[in-house]
Amino acid sequence: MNKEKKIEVNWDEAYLGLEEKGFFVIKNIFSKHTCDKIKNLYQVDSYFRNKIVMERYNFGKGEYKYLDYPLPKEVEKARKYLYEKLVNIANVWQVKMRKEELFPEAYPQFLEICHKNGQKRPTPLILKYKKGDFNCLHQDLYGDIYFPFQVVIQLADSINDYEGGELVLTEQRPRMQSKANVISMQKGDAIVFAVNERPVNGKKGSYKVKMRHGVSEVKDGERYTLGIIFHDAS
Ligand SMILES: O=C(O)CCC(=O)C(=O)O
Ligand SMILES: [Fe+2]
Repeated sequence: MNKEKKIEVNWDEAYLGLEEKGFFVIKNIFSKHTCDKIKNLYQVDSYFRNKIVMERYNFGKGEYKYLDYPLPKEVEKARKYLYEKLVNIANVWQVKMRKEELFPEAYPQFLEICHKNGQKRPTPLILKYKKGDFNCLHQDLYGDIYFPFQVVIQLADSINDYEGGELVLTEQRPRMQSKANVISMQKGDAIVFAVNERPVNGKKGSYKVKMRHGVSEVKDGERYTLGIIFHDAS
């Protein structure tokens, strides 16, 4: 995380954003230096367990690599810090969505639950998009156990490094047409958003809205992001 200046996250504002819209942008969670460092890891195969060429699976166009354990220390630190800030609101969501299981306060305990249930493979990933690449709308569920939030951190500069390539979040509302949010972020910014469903307060209590995310076509240049998913994969 940003060492040059302490990260200032207004968590009350963040919780409100998650409640109202299902997402929240954190400015400058990584310094430019950390973004470059993580981006440059992409070339070093020993950090990764797997590479996916998106076109092969009709996931879109572009590629990504799943990091292996042990994770780079900045990623490990951010994953734990963010989980432990988000766990309370995650549990509020669980109750609102009438789900029985609640998440433990400490991140190592959550990982232990994933691992005991056969979800042992690390899910943080680095994605690389070139001109013409895109990521189809999807969800990142990797087994029965999933934390309701995930994070994407921008590693490239949206002014100097690439054009297009906006993050798109859609929500499928019951008996209504889907709504889209298009988010542009600067290098070092993070977005927290709902992995699957989010509760919305209605007149007769809360109802569930299904969210998906993707990336619009990159028109020029190269776009890199770091995805932090909290549950591991089976
Ligand atoms: O590149 C992006 O902005 C989206 C990445 C993504 O789909 C993910 O991290 O799960
Ligand atoms: Fe994703």
